Amino acid sequence: MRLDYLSIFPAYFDVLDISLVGKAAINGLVEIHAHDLRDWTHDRHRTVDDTPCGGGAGMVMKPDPWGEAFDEIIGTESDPSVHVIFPAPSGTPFTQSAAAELSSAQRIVFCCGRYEGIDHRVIDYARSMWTVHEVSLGDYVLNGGEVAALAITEAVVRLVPGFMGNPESLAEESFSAGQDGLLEYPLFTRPVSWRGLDVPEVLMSGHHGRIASWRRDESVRLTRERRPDLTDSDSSGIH
Ligand SMILES: N#Cc1c(-c2ccc3ccn(Cc4ccc(CN5CCCC5)cc4)c3c2)n[nH]c1N
Repeated sequence: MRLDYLSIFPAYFDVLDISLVGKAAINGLVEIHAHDLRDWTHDRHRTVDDTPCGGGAGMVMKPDPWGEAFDEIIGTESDPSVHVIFPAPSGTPFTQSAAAELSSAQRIVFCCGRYEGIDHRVIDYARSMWTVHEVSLGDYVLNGGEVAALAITEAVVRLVPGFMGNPESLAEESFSAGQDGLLEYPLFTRPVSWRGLDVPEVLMSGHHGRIASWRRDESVRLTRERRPDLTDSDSSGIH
């Protein structure tokens, strides 16, 4: 899998070198390429933004640098196997199932906007050429797309076959299909007693049936408390 990042702050993606994703890069599982969008500007100030047509606050990212960067990084041929991701506050909420779908992609290009966003014609052009995803991390405001690109990268790459030492652990995670759409149960390890707080006795009983039942009950309790929206989904197993 090749991952490209287009941003006016490409140094954001240096962190990928120290993370597990960096290890995957060393193992040849993924290729990471970060690009400075200003490399495709031609004026002295390396301008990437301009005032919004129709008025309004802030600045909008000009289409020209994006188009020239696309030509060089992706090419000028249409190819639906190339996935181009635009993080945006107006995007579709990014989910574990979206991460799973993207984990089989051979090429992902992250377009990290800043200011108030990117001229919409850039997205329209990309849609005419490649498979485009306009996604949002959640209902809160970030200053640009880089943090979202990092989060999506981690969510996707950890699902790439060969990345996780023990792929079985993926099945027990929150939001994974194997977890019935429930939140993960609370986790404990040694010492059994810590600052007057003890590991629940059932977990020390060695009785696997009771342990499984306790864990399920805790997942149901937590999901009902924190994510009632998940309790109505068909996959949740609780209604
Ligand atoms: N993923 C994700 C994101 C982002 C995100 C992603 C990409 C960019 C590019 C620029 N910004 C800054 C920004 C912030 C607020 C607005 C809204 N407008 C302001 C005045 C009228 C509406 C527009 C842009 C971005 C923010 N924020 N939150 C998420 N979950």
